[in-house]
Amino acid sequence: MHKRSELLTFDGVSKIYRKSGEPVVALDSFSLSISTGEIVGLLGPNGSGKTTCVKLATGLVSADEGIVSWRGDPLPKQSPFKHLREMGVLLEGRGAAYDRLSILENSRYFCKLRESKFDASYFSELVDALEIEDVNTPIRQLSTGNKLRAGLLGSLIHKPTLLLLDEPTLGMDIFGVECLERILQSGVSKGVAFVLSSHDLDFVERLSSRIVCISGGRKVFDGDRSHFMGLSSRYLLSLDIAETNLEAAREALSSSTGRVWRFVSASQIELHIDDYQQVCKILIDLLPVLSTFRGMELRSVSLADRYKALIEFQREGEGPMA
Ligand SMILES: Nc1ncnc2c1ncn2[C@@H]1O[C@H](COP(=O)(O)OP(=O)(O)OP(=O)(O)O)[C@@H](O)[C@H]1O
Repeated sequence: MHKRSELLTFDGVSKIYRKSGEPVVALDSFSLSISTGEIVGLLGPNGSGKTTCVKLATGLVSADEGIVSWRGDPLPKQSPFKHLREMGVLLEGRGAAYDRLSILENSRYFCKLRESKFDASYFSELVDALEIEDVNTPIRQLSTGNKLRAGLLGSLIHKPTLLLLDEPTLGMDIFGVECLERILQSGVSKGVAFVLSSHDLDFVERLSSRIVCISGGRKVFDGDRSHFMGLSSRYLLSLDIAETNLEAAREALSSSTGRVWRFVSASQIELHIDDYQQVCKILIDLLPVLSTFRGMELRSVSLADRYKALIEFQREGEGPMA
């Protein structure tokens, strides 16, 4: 196993934009540290500050307060782009590729820009890994998913140590997503770090070892994925009920199981359950009335469920959970 070293750090960073003369706090006293060999899922609702993080890390915007550092050195105000030789970026599902150039021409150009030697065999390796069929067509003539593959190749070609991938699966088909997963898994085994800023929560759940959650520009969770997944119950039982008096049905269910069920839609009611033993007990209690429901689903709670609960908790005015 490689020895971890710190790559990117945000220390008490705040970023305030101006919209029609009014201040917009995009990030508020935000601290984060990314080390080699980890895949970090950066989650947050629309407008919570994720893209701003990526822009600050790449020197596209500068912090109003706090310090952004690369390998322990604050990004210099005059030339904040030097570290990009070691960083690959995909911003808002797009690479920085030039539309009129082909994938091959873009790759050569980006290597030159980052003062890195173009490695033809590594280029072929990436073309195969991303299942790219044509490297000579101008980017503008490619389909959306293939443009994204081109952007990913462009962000990888100079062999970066950290990749910031903002919406890396946007418009990508399932085969492309699988290619990307293999690339991430192979990269992380060699010590490369990845930050996945994405609304594709299944993708984040499958790959991330750590979850960072932002809400309203503030960090509300930072920890192992297993910790994040363990924040609340493990199972979700939902029933499709055909009752005309739904509230009465809910009360009957609550009294027969001793639990508080909640409505998720006009005819669906659900219950969070902590562990498998409790699931068994509740199902036994429900057995006599089970056939009166229109349907039943029992599933494990997903990262999307946890994330939704955390953000709702924040919106109700609570503080950070971890
Ligand atoms: N150039 C800008 N000028 C003014 N306000 C901005 C600018 N860029 C971002 N903002 C505001 O800053 C806040 C954070 O935006 P940001 O793009 O970082 O969010 P995000 O988490 O990436 O959102 P999304 O999930 O929708 O991509 C939002 O309120 C946004 O409107």
